[in-house]
Amino acid sequence: MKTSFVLPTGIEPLTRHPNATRPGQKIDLHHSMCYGCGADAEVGLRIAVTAGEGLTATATMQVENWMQGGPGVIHGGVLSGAFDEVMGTVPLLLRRPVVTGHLAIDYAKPIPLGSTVHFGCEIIGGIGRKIYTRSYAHLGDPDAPVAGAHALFIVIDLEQHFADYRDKAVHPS
Ligand SMILES: CCCCCCCC/C=C\CCCCCCCC(=O)SCCNC(=O)CCNC(=O)[C@H](O)C(C)(C)COP(=O)(O)OP(=O)(O)OC[C@H]1O[C@@H](n2cnc3c(N)ncnc32)[C@H](O)[C@@H]1OP(=O)(O)O
Repeated sequence: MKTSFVLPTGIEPLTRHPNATRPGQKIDLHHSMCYGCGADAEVGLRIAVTAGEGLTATATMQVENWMQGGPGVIHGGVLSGAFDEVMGTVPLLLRRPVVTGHLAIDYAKPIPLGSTVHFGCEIIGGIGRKIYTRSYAHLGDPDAPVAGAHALFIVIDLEQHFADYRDKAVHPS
């Protein structure tokens, strides 16, 4: 798939944390009000990410009518959010909390409403606090991707990063 995302030189391999979610199990360490994965979010993508071998994962998302952009197809921003969620979850296999620094999406085919989008994702490696990932999406045939993505995530200190915002957090009612 065509992309203009350029990986820097000097990326080093990273190692799965010994206590990481085991292959085949859902990576489930986030909160229930998250737009990307939360079951209690008022509006959300409700993406479930499953750990794979090594630093890989898979995920699925149902394309619902509210996600419409062009007539009958998913909005590009929704798909972008889905890639952000999937790729942002995989660094949990390193047991390192991250936020997105840079996200690049390659849209190859329209994705119809009513589809199930399947995602594959892997961590490419890292440089210091920077973690590079890639992902692709298909509608059932992994050899026929409909979109791809790359992202740079930055490792954060979770408490410090959200310290000024926690009083605005919403909780399940
Ligand atoms: C949604 C909630 C997420 C919660 C996470 C909880 C833990 C995980 C749990 C469960 C996972 C769930 C899955 C979530 C998935 C969704 C993730 C999102 O959507 S996150 C929201 C969007 N992203 C932001 O809001 C970041 C806003 N930006 C910032 O806060 C800062 O800019 C930050 C932390 C990214 C970097 O700031 P600095 O001051 O700590 O560090 P500096 O020095 O600026 O950057 C570090 C290195 O990264 C490079 N860098 C930073 N941004 C870059 C960019 N856009 N392009 C290229 N390089 C960049 C810099 O050049 C620097 O590189 P050199 O070390 O000098 O080599």
